[in-house]
Amino acid sequence: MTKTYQIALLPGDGIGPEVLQAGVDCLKALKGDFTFEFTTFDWSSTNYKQRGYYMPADGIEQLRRHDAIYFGAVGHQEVPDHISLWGLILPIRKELQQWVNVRPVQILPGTQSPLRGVDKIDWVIIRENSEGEYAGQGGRSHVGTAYEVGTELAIFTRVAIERVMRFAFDTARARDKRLCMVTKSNAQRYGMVLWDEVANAVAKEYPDVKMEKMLVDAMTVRMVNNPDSLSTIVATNLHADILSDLAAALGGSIGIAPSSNLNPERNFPSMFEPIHGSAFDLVGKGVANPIGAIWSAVEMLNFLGETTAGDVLMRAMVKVSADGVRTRDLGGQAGTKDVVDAIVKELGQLQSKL
Ligand SMILES: NC(=O)c1ccc[n+]([C@@H]2O[C@H](COP(=O)([O-])OP(=O)(O)OC[C@H]3O[C@@H](n4cnc5c(N)ncnc54)[C@H](O)[C@@H]3O)[C@@H](O)[C@H]2O)c1
Ligand SMILES: O=C(O)C[C@@H](O)C(=O)O
Ligand SMILES: [K+]
Ligand SMILES: [Mn+2]
Repeated sequence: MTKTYQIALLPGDGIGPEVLQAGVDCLKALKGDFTFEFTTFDWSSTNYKQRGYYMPADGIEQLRRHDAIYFGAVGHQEVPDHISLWGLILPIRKELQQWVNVRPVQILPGTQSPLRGVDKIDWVIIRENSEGEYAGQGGRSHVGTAYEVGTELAIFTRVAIERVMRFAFDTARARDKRLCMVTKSNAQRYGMVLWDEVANAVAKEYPDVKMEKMLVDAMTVRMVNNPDSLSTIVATNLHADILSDLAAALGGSIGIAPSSNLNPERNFPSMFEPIHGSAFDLVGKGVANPIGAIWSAVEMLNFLGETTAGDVLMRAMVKVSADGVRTRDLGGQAGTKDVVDAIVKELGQLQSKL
């Protein structure tokens, strides 16, 4: 029986709509025993400026009815970044219990890392996605006075650390059984120490996985100097946010990196998006790299259980990259649409052989 997936599209701002369209074009070119019903939500910063809100009051309820959410980017030069982030992406991640964010990075065939002599990177960064530095607690007092105070409270709970550690160990176990746990428990002596303790306790359940600990500052050095010594990486919300941009750049470009905001229990839809933002400098030029968004669509297919389709789309994407169809950020000349057209053409060929 043909399965129909309800996909919520949130193009958002900047290059978000351009790269999301690229991904949708690829999804529409897939053949299989499934169809997609796409519903677009116009919850952008432009509309926020007119309406005064990003999501309507029942926005989360509307999203809940879908099998997955496919997201572009949020952020606008005329809206403070904390308003846009906390108006759209962060409430979705939190309210839909998308407590882990999976961010793979690889050097694609036909592309180059900026690292001299490095031709292989194969990392999966597991980002805690519900709390930590993004807990959203804090405040301001004595606003506008010389005595003004701002607090930003990081919160670490045993429940959230334990589940993300188990997820990371399971991921490492399914790969090459190497897990690097990133921390800052030298300077931060409460939450980060709890983070380490829970990691060590969970490690006991996975004797076959080799876990090592890295302080986040030294981790940046190791990622640059010895990338092959790393495989699966687990880090806090903020640390993993920063490390994943670095990782993507080392893999060739911020424009290639995908992410999956997962609710592993599947009580709520998960959300798939490139890790990059609105890229104000590229908007409307047709040059944004669509690979991060398309790879996110691959991750979405795989999470929905359509792994044959996910595999075919990944193969088409990799082939086009190997063939040298590259956007400017990867040193090429191709536009967004050139990459999509090449992938759609490749999909046609791959699927005719199935
Ligand atoms: N999840 C999200 O939606 C998300 C993620 C990151 C940033 N943001 C928001 O986006 C806005 C801009 O943020 P920023 O400038 O720090 O980061 P950014 O990722 O938008 O851009 C950083 C740099 O990377 C380049 N880049 C990004 N995506 C690219 C692509 N697909 N192809 C080629 N080059 C690409 C940009 O041109 C820019 O030079 C801010 O409002 C920020 O809050 C949102
Ligand atoms: O989570 C964030 O900080 C927003 C953005 O930088 C991201 O990586 O999605
Ligand atoms: K994004
Ligand atoms: Mn980020």
